[in-house]
Amino acid sequence: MRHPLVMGNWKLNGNKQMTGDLIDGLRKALSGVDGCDVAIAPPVIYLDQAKHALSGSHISLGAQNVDINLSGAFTGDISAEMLKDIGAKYIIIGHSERRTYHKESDEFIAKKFAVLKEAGLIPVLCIGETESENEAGKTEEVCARQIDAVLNALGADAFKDAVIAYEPIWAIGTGKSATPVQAQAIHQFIRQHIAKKDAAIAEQVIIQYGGSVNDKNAAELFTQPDIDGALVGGASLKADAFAVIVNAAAAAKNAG
Ligand SMILES: O=C(CO)COP(=O)(O)O
Repeated sequence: MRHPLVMGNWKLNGNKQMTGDLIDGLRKALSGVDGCDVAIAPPVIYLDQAKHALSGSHISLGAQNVDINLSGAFTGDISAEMLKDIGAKYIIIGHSERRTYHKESDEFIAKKFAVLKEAGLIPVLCIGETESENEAGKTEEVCARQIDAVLNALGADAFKDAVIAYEPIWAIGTGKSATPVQAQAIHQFIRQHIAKKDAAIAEQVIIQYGGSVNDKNAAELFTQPDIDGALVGGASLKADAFAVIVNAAAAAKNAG
């Protein structure tokens, strides 16, 4: 059975003080949780501080991006080896904010997936459709295309021990989450799409939901069989709300 993963994506938020305070709060709120993997992805400049603050806890460290190059003349970039060196485990790639603001293509994101696997890190591959694509009935087509970029370049094996986050763009930061039934339908589609290449790989891949997940709607989302935790933005900046979400995932797992 799959272990859910609840991961906080802090995006471009926080400072030294907040990093320390939030991690303190999370350690207290999450000390007894069992049955759910937990990770946080602070801004890269706070990763080292976060790593030390998390030491001895079961909360893993994540990062929000990686470059495709390992070293050399690439000003401003951060390599997979550097993220590994600092102790990060789960690395978000293909977030819609990077696809939009940094013009990252499906193929470019597949290269990031490859460098992370090569370094022994866990890619958290974000996929999802825009509101207009959703209204045009293109959700499955968009998700399949985004997954196929990795499947075609690296094969289904690449998804062993990897994470996919289905994040409909219209649900991110809007307060308008997908309904549990809507999300389940797409999660099932994603799993079946990978199963066409390799059923065993599809069965074990973690598929998180992301997009306005909060302490009120998380429990119902996690009752769905193909929703394996969440990638959380805004609500991951509050220890109490994030802890409610983690506990809901653990409770759903322990009930199922
Ligand atoms: O983009 C997200 C996580 O990566 C979701 O953000 P919100 O939870 O703020 O909607």
